[in-house]
Amino acid sequence: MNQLGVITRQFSCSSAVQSAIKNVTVIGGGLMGSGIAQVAAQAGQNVTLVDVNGDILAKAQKSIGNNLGRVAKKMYKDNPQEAEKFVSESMGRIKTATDPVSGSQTADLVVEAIVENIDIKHQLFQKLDQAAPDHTIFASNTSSLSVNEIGAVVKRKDKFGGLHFFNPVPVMRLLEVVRGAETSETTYRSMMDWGKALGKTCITCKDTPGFVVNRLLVPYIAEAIRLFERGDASAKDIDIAMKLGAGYPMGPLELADYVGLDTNKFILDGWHKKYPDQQLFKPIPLLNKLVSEGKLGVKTGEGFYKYEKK
Ligand SMILES: CCCCCCCCCCCCC[C@H](O)CC(=O)SCCNC(=O)CCNC(=O)[C@H](O)C(C)(C)COP(=O)(O)OP(=O)(O)OC[C@H]1O[C@@H](n2cnc3c(N)ncnc32)[C@H](O)[C@@H]1OP(=O)(O)O
Ligand SMILES: NC(=O)c1ccc[n+]([C@@H]2O[C@H](COP(=O)([O-])OP(=O)(O)OC[C@H]3O[C@@H](n4cnc5c(N)ncnc54)[C@H](O)[C@@H]3O)[C@@H](O)[C@H]2O)c1
Repeated sequence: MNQLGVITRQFSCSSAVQSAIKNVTVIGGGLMGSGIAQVAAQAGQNVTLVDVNGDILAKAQKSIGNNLGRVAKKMYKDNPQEAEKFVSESMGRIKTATDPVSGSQTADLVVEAIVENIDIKHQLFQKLDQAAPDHTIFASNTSSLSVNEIGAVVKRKDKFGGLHFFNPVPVMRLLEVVRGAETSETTYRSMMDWGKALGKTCITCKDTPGFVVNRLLVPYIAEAIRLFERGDASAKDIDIAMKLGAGYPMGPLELADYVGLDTNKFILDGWHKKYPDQQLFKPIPLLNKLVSEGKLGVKTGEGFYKYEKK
């Protein structure tokens, strides 16, 4: 920190650098994992994308191809041949696998982006810890769980940290790099350099609930849903209000649908269990109802709004 109390940018990354990490395994090929695999491949890295079955992986590859096309169109607007080359070369760097153990054999870094459930994350990291090379760094993309708690099951605690990306990954420029209690300086710097090599602006956070962005965003979205649930305003008007009155690109209910209402519920339930006296994290009956009806937002075609199925 300098004399004015402003944090210097010594370790913040905002321009491309070389990263020692060349081989990345991304576990979970859903919304986030497919985006993380895409940006790593775009940056020239060898990527292995792992999920539970081939159908999910095929869907992830299709979505990555489409999104690479959007990026390429912007990068090479007057040169369709270069755009096509960029897409096919980036796609060519992504392999897929259904077994996380064999999928991590050559990884310098494993980024976990599976369901927001600590028991399932523990099972995965326990397996990986026994099988991955000693030098491999493990990181979780968790939105709301404690990085220290997720990493409690691995022996390589010095090589464990948090890499919290934002949705949609190819568009959102921020990466929160989370230092756990035992994350080594070398691991932290490798994670920062890797984020920079991907073109992200990195900020450093301690392992506190929601890190920076979600500590502010979760209460905001939760309050918006309560406002709607009470009938104080329509969903559309709440969203218009925050877009035009606060300048946000999406309103809170649109954003909740975009993130996935199941993910919203995992986060809220987890924090309610951990902090039962905190009013902000109390369960929201409307959210529970929508999730129990399978209305998970954009990904299922309905949440607070209806969407055309892709
Ligand atoms: C519900 C109960 C509440 C309980 C409380 C719990 C709440 C918990 C909520 C927190 C969840 C946390 C989740 C996570 O941990 C953290 C997050 O990720 S938070 C989400 C952060 N993201 C945002 O805030 C997104 C905000 N929105 C936007 O920035 C924009 O709307 C958009 C998504 C970029 C879309 O922009 P639009 O203009 O609307 O649409 P376009 O389609 O025209 O896109 C614009 C521009 O972007 C390009 N683009 C879009 N998507 C992609 C992609 N996937 N890949 C590549 N490119 C993409 C598109 O091509 C356009 O380019 P252009 O044509 O302009 O050149
Ligand atoms: N959705 C968001 O906006 C967002 C943003 C930042 C971080 N996150 C976090 O990223 C993680 C993933 O979220 P998402 O929105 O991509 O979820 P998602 O439901 O879209 O995808 C999760 C994927 O993980 C797969 N999976 C589950 N268990 C697995 C296992 N054991 N091995 C391999 N694959 C497995 C599922 O099949 C699914 O394809 C969560 O921890 C979430 O909190 C989400």
